[in-house]
Amino acid sequence: MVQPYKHEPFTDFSIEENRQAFLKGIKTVESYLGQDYPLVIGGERITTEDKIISYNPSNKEEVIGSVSKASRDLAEQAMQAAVEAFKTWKKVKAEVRADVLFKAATIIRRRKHEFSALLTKEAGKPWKEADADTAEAIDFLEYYGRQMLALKDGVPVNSRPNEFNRYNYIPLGVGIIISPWNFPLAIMAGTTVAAIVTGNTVLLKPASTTPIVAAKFVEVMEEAGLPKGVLNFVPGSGSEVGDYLVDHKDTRFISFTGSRDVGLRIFERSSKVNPGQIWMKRLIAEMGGKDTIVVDSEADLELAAQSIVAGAFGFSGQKCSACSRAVIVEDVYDTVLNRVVELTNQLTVGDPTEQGTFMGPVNDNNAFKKIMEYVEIGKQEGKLMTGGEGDNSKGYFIQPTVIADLAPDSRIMQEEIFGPVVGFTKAKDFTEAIEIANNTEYGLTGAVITTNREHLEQAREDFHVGNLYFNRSCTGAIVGYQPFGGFNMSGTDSKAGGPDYLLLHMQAKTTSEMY
Ligand SMILES: NC(=O)c1ccc[n+]([C@@H]2O[C@H](COP(=O)([O-])OP(=O)(O)OC[C@H]3O[C@@H](n4cnc5c(N)ncnc54)[C@H](O)[C@@H]3O)[C@@H](O)[C@H]2O)c1
Ligand SMILES: N[C@@H](CCC=O)C(=O)O
Repeated sequence: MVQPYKHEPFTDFSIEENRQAFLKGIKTVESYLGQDYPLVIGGERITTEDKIISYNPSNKEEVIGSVSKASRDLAEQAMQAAVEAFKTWKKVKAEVRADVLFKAATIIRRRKHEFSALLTKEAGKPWKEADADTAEAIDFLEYYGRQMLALKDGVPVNSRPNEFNRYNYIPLGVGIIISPWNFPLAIMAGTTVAAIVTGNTVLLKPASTTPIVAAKFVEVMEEAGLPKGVLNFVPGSGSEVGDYLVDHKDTRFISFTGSRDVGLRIFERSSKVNPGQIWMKRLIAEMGGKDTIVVDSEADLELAAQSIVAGAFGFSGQKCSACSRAVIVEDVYDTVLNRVVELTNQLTVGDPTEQGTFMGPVNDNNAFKKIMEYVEIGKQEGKLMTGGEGDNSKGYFIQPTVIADLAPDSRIMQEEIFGPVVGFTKAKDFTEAIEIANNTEYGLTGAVITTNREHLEQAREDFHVGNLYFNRSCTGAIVGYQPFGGFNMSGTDSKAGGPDYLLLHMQAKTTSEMY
């Protein structure tokens, strides 16, 4: 009997034993830095000359490891392995598939601090953020395993005399999993196992800056007993391997998490029916955000400032859910802004392997350059209150940056920056604040800080985001508690970690028998 789902608790690092366990995790990771990882196709390990090298974003001299890089020929080989494995995996009982996930959760839990330490090294995540990423990966495994058990017999439908009707869910086929670097364990693992537990086989193409944690995850799934060919590991270039697999006639569905632009490209390409293709591809696309915290005049202003700082600068603002806009009712604008600046000035920026570091580096030099360009735009469009400096001499560090007095339609208030930059805009009242919050093309997360019940109810109806939070920050959804996904250009609102998510990976079949 499987116990009810509960989310994996976060680690309390003020406890010495936990602190030592994390330090041991760092030592374990350091013992295997620089190793080379193969592609995995039909269970076979394939090493190529062409490599993707993964560097530590805090110290660009440090190589985390390298992975072999799939060419189109190897991607084709992986596709055929997945097509073949689907013939048997789709018939494996749901209980057995779920057990693989439960076992993988146990293995990752056992090696929790090693995985978190790897995220610290490869993705630049501070301890707390890395711990949350690993916990979320465990949650996805535990939650989707249980969801599959709940769905395995379908849903009851009515029958008439002499008739027996059944309504069941069956898998789709081969899925392409394309994951981002910012939750390189949780989102990569969650999207992969949701597809697998529902009876599909997959090709996993991880983000190119964080392939090592994905390679380690593939090893875990093998150790947990996943048969050959169900999960094929094909790191490669988005434009080469990504396009090839998205276009492929045998691709049945694509589960993409990443930027708006790449998501739209996949949306367009996947809608084209290619020669030999006998279905319309299904697309799950979770894309970017431009997320707002609204602060009302009747509000706990300390809570407001703390929520803005946590949402804007946690993991250097590199979350699709990050608070990149603060819209404040004018009576309290100066108070909230000044307190946010004070709190921001207390944050520590540096090497995330140090326990006390609040903010580590940004992802790579491209991210560094893009964010610094936005800082310059911000200086033109508004008033730089604090931060604005970057240093990419050793790693890619940017100071947490607050830009005030922005027009609601300024670029800083409209475009996803994906870095530690938050823009402030003033609203004349709460209704105008919600209008401003809604005036982007995205609709992912948002938060409202108010003590006014009517305003909360107004926001519940009018604030058009997939994940809306009251009197807290707008990041940190928990699997099974706050299903996650957004509206408009934030994607297909798939609600990862929610009760409907697995259904996106299946198709319903009705059978009606007369007797
Ligand atoms: N909504 C969500 O749940 C969610 C979660 C995390 C990140 N994000 C978004 O992801 C973005 C950051 O991640 P990123 O920089 O890795 O995004 P990205 O779009 O640059 O890359 C995402 C993935 O797509 C691949 N890719 C690139 N070109 C491709 C192509 N032509 N065909 C197929 N695959 C291709 C990349 O290699 C990577 O694996 C942000 O916009 C963020 O908001 C959204
Ligand atoms: N699910 C995460 C965000 C994922 C995107 O980057 C959160 O809720 O903060």
